[in-house]
Parts: sequence; C-alpha cells; structure tokens
Amino acid sequence: MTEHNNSHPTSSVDQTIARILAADEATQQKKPTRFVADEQFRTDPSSDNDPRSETDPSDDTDFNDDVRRSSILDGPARVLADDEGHTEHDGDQFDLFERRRLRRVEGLSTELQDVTEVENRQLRLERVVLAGLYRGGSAEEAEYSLRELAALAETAGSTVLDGFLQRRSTPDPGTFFGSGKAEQIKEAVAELGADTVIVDSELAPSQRRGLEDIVNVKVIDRTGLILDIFAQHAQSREGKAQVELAQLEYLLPRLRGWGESMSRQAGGQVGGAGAGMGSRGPGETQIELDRRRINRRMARLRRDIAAMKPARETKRANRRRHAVPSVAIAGYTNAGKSSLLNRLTDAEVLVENALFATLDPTTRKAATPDGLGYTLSDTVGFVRQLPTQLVEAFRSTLEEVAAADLILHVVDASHPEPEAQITAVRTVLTEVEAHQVDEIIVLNKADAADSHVIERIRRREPHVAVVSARTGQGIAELKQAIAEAIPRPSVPMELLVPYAEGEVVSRLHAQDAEILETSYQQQGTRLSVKVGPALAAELGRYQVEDS
Ligand SMILES: Nc1nc2c(ncn2[C@@H]2O[C@H](COP(=O)(O)OP(=O)(O)OP(=O)(O)O)[C@@H](O)[C@H]2O)c(=O)[nH]1
Ligand SMILES: [Mg+2]
Repeated sequence: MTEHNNSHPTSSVDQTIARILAADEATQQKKPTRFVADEQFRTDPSSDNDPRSETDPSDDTDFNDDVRRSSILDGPARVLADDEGHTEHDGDQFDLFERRRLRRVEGLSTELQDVTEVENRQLRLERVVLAGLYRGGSAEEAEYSLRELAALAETAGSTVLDGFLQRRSTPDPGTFFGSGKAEQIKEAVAELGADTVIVDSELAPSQRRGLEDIVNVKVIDRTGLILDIFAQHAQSREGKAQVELAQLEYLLPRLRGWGESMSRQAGGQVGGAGAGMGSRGPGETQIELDRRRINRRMARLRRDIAAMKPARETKRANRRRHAVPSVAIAGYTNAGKSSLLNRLTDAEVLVENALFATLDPTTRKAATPDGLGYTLSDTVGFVRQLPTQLVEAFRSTLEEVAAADLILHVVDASHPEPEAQITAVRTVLTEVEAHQVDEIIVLNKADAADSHVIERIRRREPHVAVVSARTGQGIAELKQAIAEAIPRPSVPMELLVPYAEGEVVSRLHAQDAEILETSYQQQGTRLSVKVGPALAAELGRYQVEDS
C-alpha cells in the first residue's frame, strides 16, 4: 500500500486548504450570481480559430463588456425567477418542501457498497462555475443556454457563482476550451472557491478528464447534470429504474474518469506508484471488475423495465377497449404542464418552479363540457439536448404520448425563447414517433407573457390556445377546443337497460358514451346514446328498435 493511493489533483492537502480558504473568503464577499463576458477571447491564441473575429468588426459589440454584463447581472436565470405564487391547484407542497429539505443534505457517507451507487447519489454539487462554447455570432443563444444551465444547476441543489462563454469554431479535442481558456477558468474557480465546473455541452470522456486536470476541480457536463436531476426526482419504481439505466449507460464509457470515487472503491491497492496525472483512478483490473458489474446491473434493469411495461400496456389497452379518448400533455420543462393538468382536472399534482419537477407520468380523468370522458396525462418535461440515454430509457413513458389521441403541447409564453422550446420539444416527439398525433399549442402563462410574442406564435401555428393555468384565463376555451379535437363516439344506439342492471347506465355516464336522451320506462332506463365501436358490440343485448 502506497501513501499516494489517490492521485486526483484536488486531493492534495495544500489545494484543499486553499480551496476552503477561498470559499470562506468568497462567502464573506457574497457576490451575486453573474456571468461575465469573455472579453479577452480574441487575444487568446489557444482559443481563436475563428476568422470572423478578424473580418467582422460588428462582432465586437457582442463582446462589449457593458452589453454582456448588463444582461447577465440581473440575477439567476429567469426560469427560476423568485416566483413561488402557488395556487390551491398546485398539489402537494409538502412533497415540495420535503424534496428541498432532502436536497440540502450534505456529506454523503463514503462507505459505498456498490459501484452503481456512486452515480445514483447526488453529485454533491455545491458551488459551481458554468462554462460554455459557441460558434459564430449567436452570443445571445449561448447566453440563454447558459442561463438555462444555471437553472438546471440550481435545480440540482447547487449555488451558481459565475458563468463563462467562449466563442470558438470547434471544441478543443483535448480540453474542450483549449488550455489557455481552461487556465482562465481555473483562476476563476480558485478565486471564487468553486468545487465544480459545469460545461454546457456533452463532453467526450477524454475532454472531461483533460479539463479536470487543468481546473483541478470536478468537471461535469450538461448530460451528467440532467441525469443527476432526474435521479433526484424519480419517484416510481419504473422511473428510478429508467434513470439508473440512463446513468449507467452514460457512465460506462467514462468509468476511468470518475477518479476519486472509483479509487476510493478500489481501496489502496491500485493507482499507486507511477500513477501520474491522467492515469488516476482505479487500475485496469478494478475497472474491468466495475465494468462487468455495471453491465450485469444494466441487463437487470432492462429486464425489470421490460417487465413493468405489460402492466402499463394493459391499462392502455383497457382504455382503448373502452374507447376512452386520451390526451397527453407534453412540453418543455417548467412550461406549466402540471399546473395545467391540475386546472383541467382538479388533480393535485406537484407544481414546482424548478426544472423536471415531474418525472412520473400521472393520468387523470377529465370530461368535456358536454360530459364526454377522456384521460389526461402529465409527462416528463423536455429540454434542449435532452440526453439520448434518457430518451432511450424513458421511451416506454414517451410512447404514451405517441399513443394519445391528442397532444396538448404546453409552451411558456413568458419565456424569452418560446419558439426554440417548441422546436426542442418537437425534436423529441419526432424521435418517439409522436409527431403525427394532433396537437394543440397551449400558450401558457399568458398572465406574464408579452402579447406580441403570443401574436407571433399564433401566426405561425395553426392550432393555438392561449391560457393561464395560474389565473384560469382561457381554460374554458381550451376545454372546448379539447372537446372538439378528441375522437367522438360514432355509433348511435337505442338502449333499454333493466333497472336491475343500473351499473351499465353508470358506466355509460362514467365513460365514453355521449348520452343524448334518457327516459325511465316500466322495464328499465331507456337511453339514446352514441358510443364507440368497441362498446357498441358489448351493448348489443340492450339494443331496442327505434320507435
Ligand atoms: N405566471 C404564471 N406562472 C405559471 C403558470 N402556470 C404555471 N406557472 C408556474 O410555472 C412553474 C412551473 O409549473 P409546473 O406546472 O410545475 O411546470 P411543469 O411543466 O409541470 O414542469 P416540469 O414538471 O418541471 O417539467 C411553477 O412555478 C408555476 O407556478 C401561469 O399560467 N402563469
Ligand atoms: Mg410537472
């Protein structure tokens, strides 16, 4: 056993102490969250392969310090604006409280029993610095994306200290940002006392390691962060299994890079003498062992998830058999999907001003104004660059959306970039083959939105409803629009149901029949109805001649 059994650079005592001191200092100064422009990017030889900065002087304004700071200094990302105006429709706020409370627990046990547990636990991000790359002139878009990353990071329970954007035509294969820029990030990290850098892209395993070697703190990417949030929020057995599968899929090729936790696993026997920078972490044998265990675990999870599917399929088939129309609510995360479900059905689903509050699909009964029943399901929210591992793992959940008769595509009309969100959502819908389902664009948060934005989208989209789940504005119209869009029972029937079989009548009321006329006769209840074809077959024995 060597003394030097953990070669992670941050484990050096000196550095740890320096980091703690810097953190202390930083808390005393208590800087507000801000992003700063990368104003020196043009003079950095390691970062500038982009000819535009030479030839296009108008670009300079993009990097004008004042411009960037003024737009960025106004606090944390606006999606997480200090806005907790809950209504009585907002569901289980105790759940919300619990979730927050749990999230703040620090200092997880280091006694890891199973390698797969490593990644299922919170990444323990606390004080983070964000960094992103963009090409060409679209600084604004990169900034929105970084703001969203800030919101994601806060949702995961961390404090965002600062953010950096760099323009660069292609990422550096070794360190993503190039070593010069990475050094600058390192300086900021030390100055602010950050313990993590989050990069606004998916990094190749080698890039993550390369960057980590320079900045000396943990580096994670957008995908890793989103997976972490999903892991925190998964509730049902199926949801947990799906997230774990996605995490392992993500982790497997990166196994080597998760140095510290893995070498702790391996105890003192590996990574010893001769293990320099870049070769930290467990030795080859341990990695092989971990890899096999992970593969076994993944195989099991796939089996488990497959086994859970039949139950849901039976439910779905049941709905189909009774021809109950189904409406799925889909949309970008935080658009107000759960709020809308609560508004439309008086369900009490958790509403939270956080990203990915809902992971487990909830299905509720609803009815059109004229009494036709349908099901309404809330689903997981989408986000730009939704990790493919998650789309895969959640495929069975997302297929519910594809099987629906109608999609309510909820859009946060008060967001600065609603069109980009619509596009991101449609990309995922296409991936799960849900793009052919009828869709109503529901422009939500109309109470907070700019009317020009609403008009702009109205002109672009054929089928739009403008609502506010908060105030109730437009909800009645939306209910009407749903009633017109869902398939109607089409088989007219005249029924006579004996009084002894009252449950048949209640079923007609509860489910899919359109009841046109009811009268009470000596032999039973006489009904004039319209039903779906499946139910029509079942009701054959009650049918009477039209008189
Ligand atoms: N101003 C305003 N805020 C709203 C409205 N509808 C929802 N919100 C707020 O938006 C935030 C997100 O609402 P949710 O219903 O949890 O959103 P979601 O789409 O289910 O989010 P995820 O499950 O996280 O994907 C909450 O803070 C709500 O209070 C609205 O009509 N107006
Ligand atoms: Mg939700």
